[in-house]
Amino acid sequence: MDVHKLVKSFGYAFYGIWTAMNEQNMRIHIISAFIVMIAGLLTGLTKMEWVMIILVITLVIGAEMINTAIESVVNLASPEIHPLAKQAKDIAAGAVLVFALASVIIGLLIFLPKWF
Ligand SMILES: Nc1ncnc2c1ncn2[C@@H]1O[C@H](COP(=O)(O)OP(=O)(O)OP(=O)(O)O)[C@@H](O)[C@H]1O
Repeated sequence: MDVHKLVKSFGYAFYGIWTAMNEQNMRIHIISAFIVMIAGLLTGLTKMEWVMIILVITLVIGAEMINTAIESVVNLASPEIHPLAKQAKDIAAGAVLVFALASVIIGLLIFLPKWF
């Protein structure tokens, strides 16, 4: 096993996370995630509820990162206007929205019964 190559790969992946964090949507997801985790700490969640919260947070952030990567590739491959470029970007953005909506529903299912 080439440890040097492995360490470099991790470095590139961390740099990818750092780069994605410069995106405005990504910042919104991260701030939302912090707010949800603080609410979770104040409310008191079971281990299983924390698993669900952490899962949906990472799914939304991961989906946003894949969306950003797709946007970059589309911008590179098709800087000019093209219907397929629009389709790729809109479907990728739609995927993030699907994850985000599901996470809101899961969050409400977890928090609302504890608050009311
Ligand atoms: N090359 C393109 N060809 C056709 N439609 C595009 C292209 N780039 C973006 N669009 C579309 O224009 C609309 C506005 O997109 P958006 O505001 O995200 O701009 P963007 O160019 O994708 O932004 P970014 O600066 O993040 O790349 C979306 O429906 C998107 O799919």
